[in-house]
Amino acid sequence: MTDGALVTLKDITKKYGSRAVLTDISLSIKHGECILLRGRNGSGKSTLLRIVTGLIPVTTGERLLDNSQLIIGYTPDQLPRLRLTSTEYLTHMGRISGMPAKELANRIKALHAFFNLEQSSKLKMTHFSKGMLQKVNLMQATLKTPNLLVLDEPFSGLDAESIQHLLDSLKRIKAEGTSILAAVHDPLLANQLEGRTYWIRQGKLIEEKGEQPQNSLAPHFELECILSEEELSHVSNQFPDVTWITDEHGRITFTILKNDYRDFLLEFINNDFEIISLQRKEMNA
Ligand SMILES: Nc1ncnc2c1ncn2[C@@H]1O[C@H](COP(=O)(O)OP(=O)(O)OP(=O)(O)O)[C@@H](O)[C@H]1O
Repeated sequence: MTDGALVTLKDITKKYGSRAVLTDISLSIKHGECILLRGRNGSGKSTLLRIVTGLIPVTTGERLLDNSQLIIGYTPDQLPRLRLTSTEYLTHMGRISGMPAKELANRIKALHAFFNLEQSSKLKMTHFSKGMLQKVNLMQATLKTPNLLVLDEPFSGLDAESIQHLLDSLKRIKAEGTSILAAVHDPLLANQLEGRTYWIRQGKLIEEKGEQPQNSLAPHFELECILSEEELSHVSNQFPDVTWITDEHGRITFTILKNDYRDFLLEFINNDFEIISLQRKEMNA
């Protein structure tokens, strides 16, 4: 019935109120595979991840599991800075999931070593950097070695060093046989995880086909600016493949692939939108 897949979604539709965010989505996640989810802001990536984890119900369609013992680890897009040490937080989470005390303590120690956080295990998370918090987020999701790890924007807000470390950690987790489903904003990071890529466009799930291998090293651009809601909506409607994040000061950073670069810049110039910075990004494999 599930074709050997860990999780199978069949003709899923998800509505919030009367508004359909996802329509007729079918997807199967097999043992050991990595699936990357892309799409513009608000396209429904987090919604789909939560459906896969079983955190929210579907409106119509079916979510089938390979077996009832399946362990799914989930990292939401942000972990709050709690007034707990990472050990205290992970102990709390492990107890909730029913792990025996000794096994839990050993696992927490091993995870601190795996993620290179041994030095900080007694520090309150209020003092943690974003990168350290993101690691704790992953540690929480891997307390019980998961069959499937579901990640919501795991690299968001991290500096280059933390990104590289997290990438290495994810590659190791993947090599140990855990399947990964991740919403990844940055196209180059998505390429580094080497998986099947799907886009959510207008509520539909579309598999990316025929990606040229040399594109994995192609540059992309990050453009930082401040736009009104109306301007942002105008730009995002024109360029459906361009994604963006907004920081706490309202600054918007767009990620633009080479194909869109020229037209995107012309749109900015023609509309007299103000650019704060523009950077060419490239990442070595
Ligand atoms: N609980 C909810 N109730 C009502 N609407 C919701 C709810 N959660 C999400 N939405 C709406 O559903 C749409 C998809 O949201 P979702 O968070 O899944 O998108 P996303 O692709 O993850 O966005 P982003 O890249 O900005 O994180 C958005 O328009 C959002 O406002």
